Amino acid sequence: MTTTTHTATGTLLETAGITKRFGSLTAVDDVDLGLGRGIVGVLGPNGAGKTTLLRILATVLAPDRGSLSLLGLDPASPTARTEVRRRLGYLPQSPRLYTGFTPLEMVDYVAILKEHTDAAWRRREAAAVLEAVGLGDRMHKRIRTLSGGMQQRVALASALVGSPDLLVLDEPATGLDPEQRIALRSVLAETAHRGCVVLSTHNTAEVAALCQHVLVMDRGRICWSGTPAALAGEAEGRVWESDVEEPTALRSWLTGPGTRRHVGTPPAGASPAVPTVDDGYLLVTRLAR
Ligand SMILES: Nc1ncnc2c1ncn2[C@@H]1O[C@H](COP(=O)(O)OP(=O)(O)OP(=O)(O)O)[C@@H](O)[C@H]1O
Repeated sequence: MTTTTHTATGTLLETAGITKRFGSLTAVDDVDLGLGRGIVGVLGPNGAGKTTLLRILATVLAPDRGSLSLLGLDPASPTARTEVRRRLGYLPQSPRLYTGFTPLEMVDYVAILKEHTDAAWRRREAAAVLEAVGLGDRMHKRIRTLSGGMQQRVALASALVGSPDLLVLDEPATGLDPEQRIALRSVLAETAHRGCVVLSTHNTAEVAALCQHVLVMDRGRICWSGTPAALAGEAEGRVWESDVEEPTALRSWLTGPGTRRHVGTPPAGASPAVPTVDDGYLLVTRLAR
């Protein structure tokens, strides 16, 4: 399946047939993407290949096969890779922070790695991204004294430094409280005005709130691609609730005391429920198997 989200504004990220194996396991299998400005969410079950795909897009891991173009450059070439990394922000799944540093020192250090040589600019930029993630009043504390959610925001600020044109975020909302999750939406929307944001998440509500486009991965492949509304629409007429188990359901789950929700082929007389992104996701991942 080829996934294209770009409009006249052009493609910022393109992959053709990228594949990554670990021994006999194919973690990413023949993925074709063409992404432009906006926020793309990657959903998929545990082990689907989301992190591996994002690591490839962040130039941390090279694919075994296929080609990759990031911001019009080929990261297989060392010179182009350096240029891409300057313009790319990456939040790994388990960020490693120097906990003896302050947030300001940490973000400044990431800016140095991106070869920003103007120290005064770096300091202003680090302070600005820390303000943007709500850590303006903590930027001089040692990271080890901050809560888990705050440390996650330091990592997020490190990804945002230098106004990247390509932002790759592995489960960015992990550990954030509801207020910070909402604040994250504004920060990402700002990047998405000028560039491409690719994020992985297990939270379908987040996808509906944040993303213009969704990719569903399963066993290394993109098994579905479209808007959040279209993903919910997949379950139109195929989701219903009852008090009993339903043999025609592909998936059923308890939603409250004695109430079950089902996706699949409703039995005669069942009244369809309003579908959600969750329903569509459960249906397409089930159908992909
Ligand atoms: N470095 C590695 N060495 C060997 N196998 C790996 C490695 N990294 C990932 N895998 C395997 O590749 C597959 C895809 O893993 P990946 O972490 O990309 O999935 P994921 O969709 O991000 O999962 P999760 O939702 O649990 O984070 C899994 O079977 C995993 O065990």
